[in-house]
Amino acid sequence: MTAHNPAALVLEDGRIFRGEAYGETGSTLGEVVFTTGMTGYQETLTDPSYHRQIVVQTAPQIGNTGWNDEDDESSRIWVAGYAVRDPARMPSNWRSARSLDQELREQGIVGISGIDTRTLTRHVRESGAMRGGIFSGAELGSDERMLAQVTGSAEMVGASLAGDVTTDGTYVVPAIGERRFTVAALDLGIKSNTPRMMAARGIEVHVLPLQTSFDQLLDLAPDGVFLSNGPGDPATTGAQIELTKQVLDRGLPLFGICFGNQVLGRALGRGTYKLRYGHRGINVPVIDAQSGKVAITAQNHGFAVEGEPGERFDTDFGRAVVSHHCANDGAVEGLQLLDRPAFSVQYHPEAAAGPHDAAPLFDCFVDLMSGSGAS
Ligand SMILES: NC(=O)CC[C@H](N)C(=O)O
Repeated sequence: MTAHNPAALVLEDGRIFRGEAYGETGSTLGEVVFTTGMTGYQETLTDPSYHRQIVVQTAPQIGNTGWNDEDDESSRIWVAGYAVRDPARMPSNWRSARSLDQELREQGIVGISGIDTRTLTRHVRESGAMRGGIFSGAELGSDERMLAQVTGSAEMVGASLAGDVTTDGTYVVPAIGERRFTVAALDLGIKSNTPRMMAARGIEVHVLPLQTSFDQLLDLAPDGVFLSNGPGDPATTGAQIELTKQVLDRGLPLFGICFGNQVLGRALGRGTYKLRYGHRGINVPVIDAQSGKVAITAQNHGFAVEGEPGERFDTDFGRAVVSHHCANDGAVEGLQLLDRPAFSVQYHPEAAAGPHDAAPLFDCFVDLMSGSGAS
């Protein structure tokens, strides 16, 4: 088949994949990463943690169930660009309101289809996540010109992006049924299902902008504090690390997810580093160091906290442990303080999309707030 609207995905190492324009025609730049989820493309596209990333779907057919009005994880699509193999020509699902292609165009998301996503994924797996660009229409220039744009674009290391995705003002997600607890949730790029999972457990969730001060947080008299997922390099979250230290100092129950795990790790004096290609998918096995049990988890991260499986270490806030690690590569997947009511995981217990193995972590947070937690 000859492409009628040709497009190119250009990697910073000079490799070029040629296909067809998908979604908006134009150009876009970002870090090229792959996700292995076989379902849940709508949740992936609307996850704020993918801000500034060109997402490659390893699942070959994308768009089969169209786009619905229920599954968004935030108010818009956040990916910088979208690369797929074989887009659906005719979506079919009882909830579908329009096609994925139409939604991408409406939201101005530049994509590419018809490329060999398997080869691209293997290349990124071996060479690491790297900067790239998608070019089509008038933006499809000479290889040299496109490559110059890619190599001139911003790196993910050092990128401070949570400010782009955080809420403008505080909003409240009410508890379902009787309100048992109030939680202050710092929005670094929160997904909609996270407050929902808390609300279902009798938690009233106050979702707060990134720059919230400790005093503003205390004004809510929260029973616990939550640190959300989010885009960018955790090394850039200085203010949130300080806030976390104040929360720990006060002894308030604390729970962090993904970016929140990295913020807690840094507050505990650990470094963070960039993984070669990250963990993105909905079937990542994680080992609980204490019980040895494996959970199959939803993940989306490119950075990780330094540490060894099961490692115990001392912090300014007492003893801590690397509570969980990845069965694939041993990367830190969870932290727990032993002398304070605080813990975090690198994966996504809200699991939208994904398996529900980790949902009980929200119950652990409830236990910490009711004073019956393990810490
Ligand atoms: N989903 C997240 O919270 C991602 C955290 C961080 N931006 C990373 O890439 O590791």
